Amino acid sequence: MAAAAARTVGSGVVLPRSVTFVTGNAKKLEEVRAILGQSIPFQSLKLDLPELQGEPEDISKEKARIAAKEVNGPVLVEDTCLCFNALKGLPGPYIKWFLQKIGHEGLNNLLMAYEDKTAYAMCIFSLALGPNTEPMTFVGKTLGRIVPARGPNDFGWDPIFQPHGYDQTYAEMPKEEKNKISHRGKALELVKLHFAEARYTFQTDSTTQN
Ligand SMILES: O=c1[nH]cnc2c1ncn2[C@@H]1O[C@H](COP(=O)(O)OP(=O)(O)O)[C@@H](O)[C@H]1O
Ligand SMILES: [Mg+2]
Repeated sequence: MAAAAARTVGSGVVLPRSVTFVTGNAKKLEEVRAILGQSIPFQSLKLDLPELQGEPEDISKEKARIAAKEVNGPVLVEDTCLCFNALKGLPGPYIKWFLQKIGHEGLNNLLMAYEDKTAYAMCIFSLALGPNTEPMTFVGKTLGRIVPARGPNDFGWDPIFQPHGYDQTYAEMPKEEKNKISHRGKALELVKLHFAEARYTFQTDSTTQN
């Protein structure tokens, strides 16, 4: 079996292969591809990891640990939360189920009793360099408010999230514009920065891959 662990050689960390971005969500993958471009070598793997409970950062880290074991190599995972300030951060990591069960209208209705419609979208990427290494996390947040749905309905809660300073919902914005200011875009900027600083190299020599 190929070496799964990251090694340190000289001043740099050598990863046994390129990073696997694990997600079961095609729309996320599309955005990650568009945002990362050629900056970080990665491949994707469609794997639905268990939906865990708890604090967002812990959920993301645990996902990375599980994924790194499954893949037996370096992985990147992400978890997205939509947090309503009036509800002290809920639905947060549980937004997927809320969206599935009550839809855009139901999510708006949740805030009916409150004047405060502000919310933030949060993306937490976790990078695990191998199965037994502590994952690192990278958080991106975009502030906005929850509005009645506007725009194409092709990605999650995009139609009901209007970022601060914009007249359009995420769904109404051109993709490139969303990616520039989005929770995912911001988190990935930090991931890119980390890769630039860490200067990982990737082991491609088959003779040393066992
Ligand atoms: O940028 C976004 N815009 C709108 N909806 C999103 C965005 N990112 C994630 N979502 C949705 O929010 C929920 C987040 O849940 P989670 O991060 O567990 O997704 P996943 O399990 O599909 O990968 C899902 O319903 C997902 O489709
Ligand atoms: Mg999920």
